[in-house]
Order: sequence, then structure tokens, then C-alpha cells
Amino acid sequence: MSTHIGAKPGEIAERVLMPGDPLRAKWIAETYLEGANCYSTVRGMLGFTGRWNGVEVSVQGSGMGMPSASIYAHELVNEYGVKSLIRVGSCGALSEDLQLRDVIAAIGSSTDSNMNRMRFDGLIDYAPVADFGLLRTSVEVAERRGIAMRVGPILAADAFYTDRPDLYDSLAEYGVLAVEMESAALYTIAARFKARALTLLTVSDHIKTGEKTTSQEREQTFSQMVEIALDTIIA
Ligand SMILES: O=P(O)(O)O[C@H]1O[C@H](CO)[C@@H](O)[C@H]1O
Ligand SMILES: O=c1cc[nH]c(=O)[nH]1
Repeated sequence: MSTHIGAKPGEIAERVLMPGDPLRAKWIAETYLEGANCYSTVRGMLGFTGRWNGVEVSVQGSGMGMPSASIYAHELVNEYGVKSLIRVGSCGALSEDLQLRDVIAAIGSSTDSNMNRMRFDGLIDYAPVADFGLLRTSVEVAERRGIAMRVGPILAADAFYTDRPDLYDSLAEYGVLAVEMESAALYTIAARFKARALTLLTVSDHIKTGEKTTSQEREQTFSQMVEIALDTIIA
């Protein structure tokens, strides 16, 4: 086992879905994966492996925020040989034309995190981006399934509760669709260690209108996003 994941060697598939919420991981495993087995309960951050259409897929909770997600992405890739990671998360919509439950594929992720500034000595504003192959496949899968998925840039923020909503308005003017809390770190770690990563999101909150889904809905009802992610990761 690694420091934060209790799986034995070989228990985690090369293809992993990563929700922040460990109970969303459990719901995905129980709802979609054939023969799902729980390989880790360390810190309650559940992980499961099963099969989707005959292909081994794992689902690993990653917690909230970039420090937590970085730990899981780093250990999955470096200690368990994971090659493809698709985050399946919730987000707050910044763009007026998004509705609750819309699905987004994040082509790139701006961030207010300091992690990459430290990586590049504050000299480079590194641009974390999705793996093009996974992104292209997810678009094809969404089209095939008749799901109107939006593709665009998002923000990965350190804080869920912001003191600077004005910055969200500015970002929306620059085409940023939504805010979540992990994708910039996920894309950076995948790039650094030669893995593929994509973030898919479902709009759980609307920052402009104040509409929101319940915690139970965030845990157990984002099925369109999960189905796109599963078909994409085995393609
Ligand atoms: O629903 P998950 O995947 O946890 O994602 C979003 O929800 C959490 C905040 O409620 C943050 O982790 C954010 O990125
Ligand atoms: O980070 C997040 C996730 C969901 N909803 C938000 O408003 N922010």
C-alpha cells in the first residue's frame, strides 16, 4: 500500500475515475461497475475496482481541494502505475448560460493556487490542460449519447467560499465556465508524470442565480457525467 491508499499491487486498474466525494466513488462502483471490490478505506477515502463493459476500471475518492487531490493523483500514477485519470466532480457555474446539472469538459484550468508558482519559481504562469485524446473521446461519447456537454476553460480555486466574487465575474468575461477545486493540480501532476487526465464536471451550484443541488444529489445523481467518463476511459 502507499501512504494514503490501502491497495495491494495490482488491485488498482490503469484507468481511474476520481470524484472528490468518496461516497460518490461508492455510488459509482455500486451502480456501474461489475464485480466491484473496495481496495481502500484509508482515511475514509474509498477506492474500488470493477469492470465496465468488460474493462477494469477503478474509482478513487480524492477529497476536496488541490492538496488532497494531488496526493491521490501522485500515488495512483507513481505507486500504482495508473495511466488515465478522469475527475468526475461538481462545480459552480460562472457562465449565465449554464443550468444546474449541465455537464462540462474542462479543456484547461486557471487557478489561484500557489502550487505551480512554487514549481516554476514564480517565473512562469504554467497552463494546466486536459489530455487532448481523452477530451476528444469524451466529446465523441457525449455526442453519441445525445448529451449536450459544454467544453471550455474552468477555474480551480483554493477556497469554496470566496471573498472576491468580482473575480468570478471577470473570469466569466474571459470565457471561464465554472469553478471547482482540483483540476489544475490534476492536470499538472498528470503532465509531470506522463499520465493522461481529464476533468468532467456537473453543475451543482449556480454562482450567479444561487440555485444549488443537495448533498445527496451531488453524491448519487450525476449519472450523465459518470457515463461519459466510463465510456471515455475504456475507449
Ligand atoms: O464534488 P467534488 O468532486 O468534490 O468537487 C467539488 O466539490 C467540492 C466542494 O464542494 C470540491 O472538491 C469541488 O471541486
Ligand atoms: O468548488 C465548487 C464546487 C461546487 N460548487 C461550487 O460553487 N464550487
